Amino acid sequence: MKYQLSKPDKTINGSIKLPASKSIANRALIIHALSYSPYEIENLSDSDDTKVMQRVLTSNTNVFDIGHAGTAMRFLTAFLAQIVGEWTLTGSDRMKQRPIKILVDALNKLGAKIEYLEEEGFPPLKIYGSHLKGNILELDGSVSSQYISALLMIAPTLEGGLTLRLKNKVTSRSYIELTLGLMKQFGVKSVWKGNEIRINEQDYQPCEFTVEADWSGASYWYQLLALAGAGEVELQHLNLMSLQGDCAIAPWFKQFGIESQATANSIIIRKTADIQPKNLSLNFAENPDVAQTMAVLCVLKKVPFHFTGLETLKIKETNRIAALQNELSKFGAQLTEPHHGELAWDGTFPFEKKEVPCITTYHDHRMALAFAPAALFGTIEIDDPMVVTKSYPAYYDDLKLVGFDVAQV
Ligand SMILES: O=C(O)C1=C[C@@H](OP(=O)(O)O)[C@@H](O)[C@H](O)C1
Ligand SMILES: C=C(OP(=O)(O)O)C(=O)O
Repeated sequence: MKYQLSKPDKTINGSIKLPASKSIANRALIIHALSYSPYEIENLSDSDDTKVMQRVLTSNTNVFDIGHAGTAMRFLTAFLAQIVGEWTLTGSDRMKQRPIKILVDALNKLGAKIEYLEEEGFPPLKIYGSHLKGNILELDGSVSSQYISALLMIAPTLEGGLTLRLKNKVTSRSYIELTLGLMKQFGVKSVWKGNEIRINEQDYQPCEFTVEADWSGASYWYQLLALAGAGEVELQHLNLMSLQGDCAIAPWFKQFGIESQATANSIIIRKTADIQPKNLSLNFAENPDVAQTMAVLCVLKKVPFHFTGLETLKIKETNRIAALQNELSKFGAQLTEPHHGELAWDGTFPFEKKEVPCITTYHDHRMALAFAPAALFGTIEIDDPMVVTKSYPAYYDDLKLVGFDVAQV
């Protein structure tokens, strides 16, 4: 199935209820379970990744298919390893290509027994859960922060607590800070000094909790407004002082004439000037999920760029480096990868631009989310458009609210 998207005029005005952050929700659900909390978590989104986490945590079976949800795969591996029983965790074909050895090795060193059911180092997993003992663990921090977050969340429940010594350049640090920040809200203390994180054995304190709106989802609205001729959008329940690393985009977008104003319950973003940078250098090590947003924006605005810190993009929902190269070539641009973890564009268009580019999404929600705004520059099609349900199920409804035509073709 394909959607055809167009936007007859170039103005965007509206008030949008963003989805709740799946990163916060999936942490809160694990912590909630570990703290035996009697409170409900408020504002859980209906994104696939959050629904699957809820389903597993309330299920009475022991075989779970978590689909495409990286956080669910990694956080549940650690969570189930410390619950007595035999558990099977599997996922989509792509999930079976996303590495998990670093986490499995760490848990096995804590006394867990986790086996691979197919390929060594990858899901599906057979987990024999048991009482785990804390330790000092050395861990490669350069592949995915989700392994670290998974271990940190169970750390207070381990006999003797846990010390993690992180090796190599730590990726997605902001997500580790998010984990520790949420654990703190549930009463758990931690110390992070240099490359070492220490958490003593202690109890989580149940508390009321409401999930914030999603900053990664907000990035598409910043992008839309930067591409639009004029407009103003209220992003409901979004917080400028967020623990989510992706809130770093607010200052980035000033260069594209977008101002962010905090109100009591929302952020209003406004196009105040028709400006753009001559070129753009950005490092995405803290915010890998907004790389697609910025790459599509820059090509459409004809802003040459050099992006770094993209080392992890090849092991996400798809190889996002290759996916961006393929799909932006349909707009005439040739992106290069000067070194591993980099993506660059010299501002030229050596390829012929397709009349109505049809975007392939590669089972990756962020391909559809980041390319849909391109409809402001001419009709586009999106193949397999409902991939967006992974994080932002109401995306097309929200686009319709601000005047997009969305038709099934
Ligand atoms: O912990 C999290 O919620 C996430 C961490 C990041 O992954 P990596 O740590 O694998 O880069 C990010 O890309 C993902 O969307 C969500
Ligand atoms: C990488 C992502 O998710 P995950 O790793 O949790 O599947 C994402 O949402 O962009």
